[in-house]
Amino acid sequence: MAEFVPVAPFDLVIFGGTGDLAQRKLLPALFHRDSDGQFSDDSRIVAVSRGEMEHAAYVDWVREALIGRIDGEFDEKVWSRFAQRLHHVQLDLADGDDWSALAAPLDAEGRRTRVFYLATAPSLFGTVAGRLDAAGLVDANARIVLEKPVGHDFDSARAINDAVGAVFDESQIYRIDHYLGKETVQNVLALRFGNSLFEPLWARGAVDHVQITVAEDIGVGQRFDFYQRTGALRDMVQNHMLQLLCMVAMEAPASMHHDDIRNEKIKVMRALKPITAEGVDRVSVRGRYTAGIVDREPVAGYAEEGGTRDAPAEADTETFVALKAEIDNWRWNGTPFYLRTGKRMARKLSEIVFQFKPVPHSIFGEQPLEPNRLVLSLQPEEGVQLTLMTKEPGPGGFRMRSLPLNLNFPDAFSVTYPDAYERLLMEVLRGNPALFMRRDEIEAAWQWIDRIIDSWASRGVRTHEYMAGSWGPTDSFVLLDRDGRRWAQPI
Ligand SMILES: NC(=O)C1=CN([C@@H]2O[C@H](COP(=O)(O)OP(=O)(O)OC[C@H]3O[C@@H](n4cnc5c(N)ncnc54)[C@H](OP(=O)(O)O)[C@@H]3O)[C@@H](O)[C@H]2O)C=CC1
Ligand SMILES: O=C1O[C@H](COP(=O)(O)O)[C@@H](O)[C@H](O)[C@H]1O
Repeated sequence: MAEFVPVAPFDLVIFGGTGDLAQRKLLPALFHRDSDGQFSDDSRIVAVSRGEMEHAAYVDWVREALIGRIDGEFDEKVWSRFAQRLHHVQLDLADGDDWSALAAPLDAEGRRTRVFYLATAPSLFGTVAGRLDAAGLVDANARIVLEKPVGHDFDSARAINDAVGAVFDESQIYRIDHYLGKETVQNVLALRFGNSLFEPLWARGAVDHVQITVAEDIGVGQRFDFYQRTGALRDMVQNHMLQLLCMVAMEAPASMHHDDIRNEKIKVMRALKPITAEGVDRVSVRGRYTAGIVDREPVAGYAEEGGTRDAPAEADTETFVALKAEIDNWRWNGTPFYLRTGKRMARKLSEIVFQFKPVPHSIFGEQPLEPNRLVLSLQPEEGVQLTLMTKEPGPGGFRMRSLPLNLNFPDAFSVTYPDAYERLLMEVLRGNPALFMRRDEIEAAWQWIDRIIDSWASRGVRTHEYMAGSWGPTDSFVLLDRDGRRWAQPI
């Protein structure tokens, strides 16, 4: 039975508290934690946005946002407690507005933990930190949460980190990557370092290669303008996929202390072989979806989704990317990590596949033997699967079959899994930054990504079309085929 430990009283200020993220993720996450009794009566949630909103109108808006988004029945008793916490403050963060209205709902005596959650455009991060400081709202116990993306490239990320770092100590800064809040990602630590079985095999000697796939069935939809400026490499690889790669490739941290884990992750990031213009064609593939069928429904292509909106000049934005990443260190030298992510793919699927090497010699004659495979499934199902060669039961010959050993988390544990945002918000309120990215991680990731973007530009690497509902462009299969390998998921 899960135990829900309450957090200390807090004031949580959400800049962008009327936005899509607040509506779909943050407010439902907070409501769930409140319903499990983790918040004190005097804890508050303060939303900031430019729109004029009476208190009652904001409360109604939140209620609408929650109904239908929270798990189970809408509990009116929890709602009346939650509604008491809500405040709305009208401020234009980009303007020189008077910030005194923001101080009003906050505890002036320092009894409550103060958290500033920046669910706004990253271009506002530095300004907001500076204004908070000028308004005297930052003390040693305050924390600031930065939503992704932190910047658009290395230079902008560094400028944001400098501006926020001028006001907040690094220990007070929580840079979110919601993948680090996912149950299976946490379980990578448990699997690797809570069992003696895997660690000796977790290296180039036994592992042929690793595949990390984050496939989505949704398109860019309403976020076309954002995507047009961003693309899949910046949106998904710079953060989520590199974090997954670090979690599975890092050395054993000395403890679960946040800096022990982050110190190991940054070593992986720094050991990533740069993808240069010279080899970019052979180790990367960009794709863009065209119209197709997803989940038996016809869907539009990326270009049609943009409609008549003004598109920036660099219109060849990728909605899919596949990469061959190499880690130049003792453990992984010669063992490639193939990364692939895309929108409008055949189905939603995130998994990490460890493909082990074949046996050195078969005693079973002509019978094909499939090398072992360890699959860490992130979504939609969460679990771990290990395929083993076994003998088919029965008389009359010795027939070999590959069978999976399955650990399916929902079957094994009878608890509801909190959404990643629930876990991450609670970690911020508890003051544990282990599941958040440190400044050096973000900057090292951008350096590696910028190099790829520069290489694409200098070699004029264009996107390849793939049909919505497929597993990506043909070239992404060629990427592995060239190395005599194939993706774990079918074409
Ligand atoms: N939506 C998502 O699923 C995810 C979003 N993110 C990131 O989170 C951030 C917010 O995203 P999202 O919620 O989708 O964006 P939205 O455009 O839906 O919401 C933006 C919010 O910020 C407020 N806002 C914008 N400009 C100002 C300003 N100058 N002063 C005060 N408030 C302002 C808006 O209110 P108003 O217009 O009334 O001022 C609104 O509340 C983005 O950086 C995005 O990349 C990250 C991961 C996932
Ligand atoms: O950060 C982002 O993540 C989502 C995918 O998150 P998931 O938890 O549903 O896997 C992605 O759709 C979005 O483009 C990106 O900004």
